[in-house]
Amino acid sequence: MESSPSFASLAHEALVDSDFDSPNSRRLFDFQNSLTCIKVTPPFRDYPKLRSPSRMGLEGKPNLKIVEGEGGYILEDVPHFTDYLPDLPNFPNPLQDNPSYSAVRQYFVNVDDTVPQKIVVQKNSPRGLHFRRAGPRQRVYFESDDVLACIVTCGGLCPGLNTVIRELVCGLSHMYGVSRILGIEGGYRGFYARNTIPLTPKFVNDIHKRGGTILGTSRGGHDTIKIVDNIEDRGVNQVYIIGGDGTQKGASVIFEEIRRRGLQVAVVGIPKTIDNDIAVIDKSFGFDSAVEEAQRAINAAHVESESVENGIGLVKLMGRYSGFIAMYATLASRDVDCCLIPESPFYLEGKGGLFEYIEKRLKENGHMVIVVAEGAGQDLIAESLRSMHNEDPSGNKLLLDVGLWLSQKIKDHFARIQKMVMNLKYIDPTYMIRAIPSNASDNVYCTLLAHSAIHGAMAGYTGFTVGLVNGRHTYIPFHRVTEKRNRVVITDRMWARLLSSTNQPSFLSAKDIEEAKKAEPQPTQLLDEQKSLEDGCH
Ligand SMILES: Nc1ncnc2c1ncn2[C@@H]1O[C@H](COP(=O)(O)OP(=O)(O)OP(=O)(O)O)[C@@H](O)[C@H]1O
Ligand SMILES: O=P(O)(O)OC[C@H]1O[C@](O)(CO)[C@@H](O)[C@@H]1O
Ligand SMILES: [Mg+2]
Repeated sequence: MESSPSFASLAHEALVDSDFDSPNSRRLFDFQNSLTCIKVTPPFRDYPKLRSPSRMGLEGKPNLKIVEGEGGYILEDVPHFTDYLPDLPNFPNPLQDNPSYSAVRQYFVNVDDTVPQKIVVQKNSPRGLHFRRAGPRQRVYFESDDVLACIVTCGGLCPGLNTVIRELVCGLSHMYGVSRILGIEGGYRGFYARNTIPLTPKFVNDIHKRGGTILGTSRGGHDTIKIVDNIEDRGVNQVYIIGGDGTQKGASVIFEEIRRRGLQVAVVGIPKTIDNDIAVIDKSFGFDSAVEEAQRAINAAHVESESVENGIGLVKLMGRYSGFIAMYATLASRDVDCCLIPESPFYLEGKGGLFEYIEKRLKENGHMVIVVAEGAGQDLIAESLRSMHNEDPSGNKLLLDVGLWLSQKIKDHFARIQKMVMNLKYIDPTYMIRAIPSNASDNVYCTLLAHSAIHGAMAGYTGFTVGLVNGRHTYIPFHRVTEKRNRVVITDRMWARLLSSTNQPSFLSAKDIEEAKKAEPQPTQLLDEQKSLEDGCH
């Protein structure tokens, strides 16, 4: 029987074949442009089928590129210039002449390579969802001299921002010979309200040793039309956007406007979030650095609390909606007796409440350390403070200070019961843990993310976020990382590990646990056992 070509091998042949009228190229582009179904005609019986977005619960996203293969294989592909500019020329990748890479056996990734989202499978599991593997391709859609790239950082700070900027500049320059790179100042509004900064390898040489972002950042100020007008007016054709969930939503609408205008401009997101709340990816850059820095605050709280009678060290860490920093900092430290996160409700008074636990712990140990994520207990504070519902310029909820509130509540409790003395020291290192430079492993991670972004843009991909999925670098469509938010799953083993390491009560009734289990997505949807996905709207 005649074997049928795979989608990827057709894609490969089409990519390396600048003759877009070749039968394979034409079939591929027909396939890519057909958004309802693929024509399955002999001899292409095994040709992967395009899956209807409505069958995947993705109505209203008509531009998705979803490819079905054998055994329940699904590739959720990212856009490519040729989806809307089919006649673009392509060129050999200049990396093949780069002496640094000459010894690499297989430097270009195989166009068939994809990465599964779920790697724990059973014998009869369907192969499931895959993302396109990141990396350099044999053919590129830009000549080096024609590239005008720009880089922008948006949202809050995170360790590693400067490393990503540095590696984008150095990677573009050293790997692809790109010499025109602009920094956009002060976040999205910098596109239309500020001057640009020319970036060179010399200029960015040392910046990875500094915290923050040399470009500045901001919240709010996303005006899609003004931004894209500015991109068009300046002749920018590669836009690298570093930021969190809000930033990636902004990048997605910029990409849609660019596609609507038919521009050959690559829009690439590099996900940044100290809270580790971005969906799909294994872990965000800077997270490990932040957890490491949090240890210093926890150590200080421990030393302070140990040194006085019935000492309590209370540390507030970041985590607006997701308590990953608090959870990992607690697990790493081993000195923490109680960790409070937004995902796990708690209460103060009565049996099984926080006050009862604090009294018990002080009696047993003479001191204790509490770590609280800034988003924890917001409902309790709102009840007692009659809060105003404020938002920042990006529409994120402004939180009430749980650290100060909890300190006061604990002090009031001990003053009221008059059973024992208590000394509480409150440490708020929230901004300190994100304003630091990234640690060694985050620096390497940032480098690889930046390189993946560059390879994808040069290869003509656009409208995607780079991200690590099961330890492999991938290209992920924007909507996948913006529609949901990662949260700690309190019915999973990782949270149980934390509870057993601190010995704190779970603060949950049997009914709460049942409800939490029902509310969590099925395990097949999870990337790993520590993450949950929640609707990402603010
Ligand atoms: N839905 C959206 N559409 C377009 N732009 C958006 C959207 N949401 C947020 N933005 C823009 O993205 C930028 C950053 O958003 P935001 O302040 O929420 O930070 P973030 O990227 O989520 O990072 P952080 O992890 O610090 O929260 C802002 O300039 C904001 O205007
Ligand atoms: O004060 P800013 O800069 O708005 O940032 C605070 C927020 O940024 C984050 O670090 C990331 O979203 C949150 O943890 C925190 O609530
Ligand atoms: Mg955000």
